[in-house]
Amino acid sequence: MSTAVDASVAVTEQEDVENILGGKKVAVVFVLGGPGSGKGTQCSNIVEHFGFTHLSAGELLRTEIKSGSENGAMIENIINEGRIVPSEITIKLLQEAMIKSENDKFLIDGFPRNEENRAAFENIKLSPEFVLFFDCSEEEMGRRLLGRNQGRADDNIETIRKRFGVFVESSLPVIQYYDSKGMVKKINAAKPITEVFEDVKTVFQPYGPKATQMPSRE
Ligand SMILES: Nc1ncnc2c1ncn2[C@@H]1O[C@H](COP(=O)(O)OP(=O)(O)O)[C@@H](O)[C@H]1O
Ligand SMILES: Nc1ccn([C@@H]2O[C@H](COP(=O)(O)OP(=O)(O)O)[C@@H](O)[C@H]2O)c(=O)n1
Ligand SMILES: [Mg+2]
Repeated sequence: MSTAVDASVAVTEQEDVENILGGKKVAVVFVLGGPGSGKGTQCSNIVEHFGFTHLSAGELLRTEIKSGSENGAMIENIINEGRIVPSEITIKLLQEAMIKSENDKFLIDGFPRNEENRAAFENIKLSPEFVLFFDCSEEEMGRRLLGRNQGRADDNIETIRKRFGVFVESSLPVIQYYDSKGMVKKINAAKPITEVFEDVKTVFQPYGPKATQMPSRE
């Protein structure tokens, strides 16, 4: 879909941002966009060029299923229905991964996907530097998902429709919320991979591998 951003969403300031986790200062970029918009693909490129660590919320959840965790069956059911896993599970996996990492710059891909996800992130006193939003039509995203071939149980037409519905209903409002705070960098994701990355590079240039700290938002 073409996603006009609604600026009427109420803005509240997060007052207690520390951006400290496991004793280290961290910088986080949220990478958002509909299913199949190219989040994972572009994150790999960003990692290679700009020294971030890529954390895909969906990938962490899929690993949790495979690990035989007590929540595995529940997570699997939710993913297969295209719904969103309770935030306490996802935020815990993200937190653990950031603490375990030696890096301090993270791309968080596919999170927050709803208001509950967003609140969970605020509750651990973190705030993203900015939000990278891949904008793409449903038609193109659907084509990509059906051709993805990664053996994912949720890449079937029925679940894809549900995931699109959840994206419009629950995830877009989160993107609109950050946009109303001036934090969204929107990328036209309908173009070929290399062209999309050219635009992504422009956004990340100030955060190059040589930079030891993220420049401030101002
Ligand atoms: N710009 C693009 N043009 C065409 N195909 C793409 C593009 N970006 C990604 N793809 C392909 O589309 C599929 C979904 O991409 P992926 O990065 O997994 O998206 P997401 O993580 O947003 O679901 C993959 O098969 C990928 O190779
Ligand atoms: N924050 C998140 C991220 C993913 N998920 C689940 O994991 C599924 C796959 O997420 P993903 O990010 O790997 O999917 P893509 O957008 O990459 O296609 C989602 O459809 C949700 O069911 C979630 O519940 N909460
Ligand atoms: Mg992905």
